[in-house]
Amino acid sequence: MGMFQRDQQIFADAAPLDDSYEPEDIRERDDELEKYQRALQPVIDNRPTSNIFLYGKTGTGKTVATKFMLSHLEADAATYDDVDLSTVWVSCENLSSSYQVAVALVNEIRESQNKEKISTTGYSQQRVFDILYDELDALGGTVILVLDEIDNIGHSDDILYGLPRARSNGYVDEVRPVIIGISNDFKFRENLSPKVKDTLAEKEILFPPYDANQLRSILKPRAEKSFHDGVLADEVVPLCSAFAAQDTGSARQAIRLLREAGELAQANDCESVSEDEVRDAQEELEKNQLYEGMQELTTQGHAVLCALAYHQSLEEVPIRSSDLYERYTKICERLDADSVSERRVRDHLSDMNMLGLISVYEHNEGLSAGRYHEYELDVPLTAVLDVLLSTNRFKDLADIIESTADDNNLLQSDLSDY
Ligand SMILES: Nc1ncnc2c1ncn2[C@@H]1O[C@H](COP(=O)(O)OP(=O)(O)OP(=O)(O)O)[C@@H](O)[C@H]1O
Repeated sequence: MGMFQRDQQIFADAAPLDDSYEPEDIRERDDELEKYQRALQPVIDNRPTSNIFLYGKTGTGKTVATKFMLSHLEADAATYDDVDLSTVWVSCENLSSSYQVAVALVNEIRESQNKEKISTTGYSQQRVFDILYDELDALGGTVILVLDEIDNIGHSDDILYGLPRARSNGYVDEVRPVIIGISNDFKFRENLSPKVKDTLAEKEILFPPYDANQLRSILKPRAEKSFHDGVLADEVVPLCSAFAAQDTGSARQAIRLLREAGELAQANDCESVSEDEVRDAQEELEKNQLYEGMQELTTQGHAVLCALAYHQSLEEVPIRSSDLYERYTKICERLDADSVSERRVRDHLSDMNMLGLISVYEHNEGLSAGRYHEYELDVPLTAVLDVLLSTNRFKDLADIIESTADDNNLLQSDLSDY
């Protein structure tokens, strides 16, 4: 028997559990889709269309709803001779400025016409905007520009000011650009300059997190398609929905959990997927989340984490921020890295607390000692050391902490918890 064999028992078709899968219908979003439809109706009526801004946390259906609406809009627009519609979709995930977004839009348009792309550097911002206006004018009609994850451009929001005004400012005359901005960062919307906020957020649609019932309804058709009949125990879909609803309210999380539970059942040669696999999958995903959270910290974040791991290995926790700060500065000296203020270190600690990596205890000892915080790791020391050992700059320090922890017999018991 080979090491890999095609599974015949659990999955009938795993595609509906894939992130790129496009469902036949969008569930539990009737109000949002109705608003969306109203906002896009002027395209069909050849009336000026407002820009639209969608916001809501990750996994709440903003992208899938937009794809769904635009595919209907494109199909319906094609039935009217006098409606000229194009859509351009750019994910701004790795784009940090208006300049980069403008280049990406130009190249997306050029690529769809098999034209040569422009270089991503070397132009002035105005020049790139001019090229973009020319490309848009050549398309003509209504051009919907979807800017997914638009928050990545931060304060560099000139494009969001320039594009909606391109027609009134005489930069284009054949085209009506409409922007659909999508973001899961609520602060981005707050921080937009007032002139941008006015035009970009003309029509706003909020996508709230899903509750357990809604997630159940989203998961059900996917579960039916993905698994063989009778493989899923009745409680599996409700449990995946409940876990995801309690945590983030994200449909993506619920779908991942269901897939992971199926994969665990498959790996264990089970004939069915039960509550146990869901619970194990949830544990596994939580662990991965923490791991990713730690890996994605900045060098300063890693230095703070390293200082806390050091005190943890000596069983000197919970530790006050002033003592932790002292160790942190020593670590920075050793790494030949700049150190930041104690206040900034506290900000890093507070971020790590939000990620579930550390615990913070607040003490208020009245006038004599004042208010202070103490910290300790909320994840196993071994997990922190794994991450630091895999980070070149911290490897040597992590080695030392590991042997200290080992001398104190901390790692064995720690490992068994993990
Ligand atoms: N209402 C829904 N009906 C069916 N599937 C849904 C629904 N909402 C979300 N999904 C599915 O959940 C997953 C995540 O949805 P989507 O990518 O649209 O979220 P998002 O809000 O755009 O998240 P992000 O901000 O992280 O990009 C996708 O696989 C999508 O198909």
